[in-house]
Amino acid sequence: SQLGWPLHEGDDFHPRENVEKMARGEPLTDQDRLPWLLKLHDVIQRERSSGGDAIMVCSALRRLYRQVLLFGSEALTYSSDTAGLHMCSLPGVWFLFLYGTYDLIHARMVARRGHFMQPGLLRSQFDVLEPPAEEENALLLDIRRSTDDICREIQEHLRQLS
Ligand SMILES: Nc1ncnc2c1ncn2[C@@H]1O[C@H](COP(=O)(O)OP(=O)(O)OP(=O)(O)O)[C@@H](O)[C@H]1O
Ligand SMILES: O=C(O)[C@H](O)[C@@H](O)[C@H](O)[C@H](O)CO
Repeated sequence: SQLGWPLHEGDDFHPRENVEKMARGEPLTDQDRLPWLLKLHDVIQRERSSGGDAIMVCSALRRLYRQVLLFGSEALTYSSDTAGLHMCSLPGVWFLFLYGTYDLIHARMVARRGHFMQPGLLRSQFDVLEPPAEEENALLLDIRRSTDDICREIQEHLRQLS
């Protein structure tokens, strides 16, 4: 990646049924996403235990999805009680939340060629989006800025943390 870390593209881990569903213009459900999120959790765990830096890019729209990324299936057991509140961050793992308006993201998707994701699905994603809360270890990044700028801010942020 531009940041110099190994990059995992979340989309590469979708089962074929999910990709076909999105290509047909149908939003994924929580059930569709769960096996995919569990796979991403395995990748994150592998990277954590290897001790190096890495980046994973994916739509982690709901708080529960992000908890699954961090804690795997355990997040499902605890999500509804108070323990769920504490399962929102993990040392050494940061969320980078790229935020922008519906109109800007939609315009970029319409201009993008050769991607299975239909711009028509964006509305359903905004409908389920739960922006990360303070306690989730998230850095908020405005997508109106250039990618160079965004990368610089990420590096600066991580420097301050270490
Ligand atoms: N900072 C930016 N400034 C201007 N255009 C951008 C910027 N970042 C991405 N784009 C453009 O927006 C479009 C979508 O970007 P990209 O494919 O990287 O998004 P993505 O988050 O990976 O999307 P998806 O979640 O659908 O995989 C692309 O055409 C890309 O060139
Ligand atoms: O959870 C989801 O609905 C999917 O992961 C989508 O977000 C797409 O895969 C992605 O946006 C296209 O790149």
